[in-house]
Amino acid sequence: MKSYNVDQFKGITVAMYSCYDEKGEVSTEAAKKLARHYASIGVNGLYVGGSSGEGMLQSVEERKQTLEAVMEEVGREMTIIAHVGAPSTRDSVELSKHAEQVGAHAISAVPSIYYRLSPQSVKHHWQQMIDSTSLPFIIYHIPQTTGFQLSKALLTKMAAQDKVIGVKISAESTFELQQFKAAGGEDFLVFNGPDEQYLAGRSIGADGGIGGTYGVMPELFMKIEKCYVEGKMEEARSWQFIVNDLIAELLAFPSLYGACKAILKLRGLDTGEARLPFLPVPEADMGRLESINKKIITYISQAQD
Ligand SMILES: CC(=O)N[C@@H]([C@@H](O)[C@H](O)[C@H](O)CO)[C@@H](O)CC(=O)C(=O)O
Repeated sequence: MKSYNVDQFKGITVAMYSCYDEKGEVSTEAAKKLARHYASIGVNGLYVGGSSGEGMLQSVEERKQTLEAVMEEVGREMTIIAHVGAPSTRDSVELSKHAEQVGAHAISAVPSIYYRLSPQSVKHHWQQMIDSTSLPFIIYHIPQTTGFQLSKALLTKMAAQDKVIGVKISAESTFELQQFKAAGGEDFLVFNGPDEQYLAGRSIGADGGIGGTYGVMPELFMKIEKCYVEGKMEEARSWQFIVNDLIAELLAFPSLYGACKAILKLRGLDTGEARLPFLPVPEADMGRLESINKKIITYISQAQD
């Protein structure tokens, strides 16, 4: 049994989008406003500085500022997971210590990126972060971007440590998800990463999900979760299908992050543009984006009926 309260991490965790001002600088004001919005609709947790949060495109200082803003605003109401992974172990450890100082509930990290690393190097990289704080640690497995294929053997070794409470799996294999859950044991948390497979992931063993597109429609993922918990599988499935059609439309823009941030802006939650190389929504596509936004809003109100 893990000595940490793992239940607080279950359910829906929004992978928060980056928050910038009109000049492209980190905006703590926008981060607070966005975090407050999620708290006000009952989202369980936030994942800060991950893929959707563009942590890899930000300096260590910018990442600290964002996390501090989120902690100040909602740290006492929501479960906050700080993504601290960076290419260098040194920066990752600095971010880990900072996350503990400001009161984050857990840290999480991808393997170091760019270099092709041995499993021993990745293990050592993660271990330095784990040993630098008393916070629980969540592995972030996203091989399509990092190039690192986490093996069941390494996962099992990592999960044997009390501090390693879970893995966020953004790979699309639900088989792998199930195998990692079995390897980690009952109180080892597995988070579904591909939002398109939330229900599939839950059905095969995930304890909850961490996702980027949740950010523009958390209510719909909360609805799927509710239906699933209540055993209403047909209803859960029809909501997942609705969500998937919306995601397919969002994925058709030059950048998913750019499209989601533009939707937030339409709703008065201005988080600035995604940082380059992610492209903004072309002016010519704004009409299409507005109609997707309207569709999402309609579904949200239906989900709440
Ligand atoms: C590659 C990527 O960004 N994957 C997303 C998904 O939420 C993804 O945006 C969604 O499933 C749409 O394909 C998450 O798994 C990543 C995530 O939660 C994060 O932002 O850290």
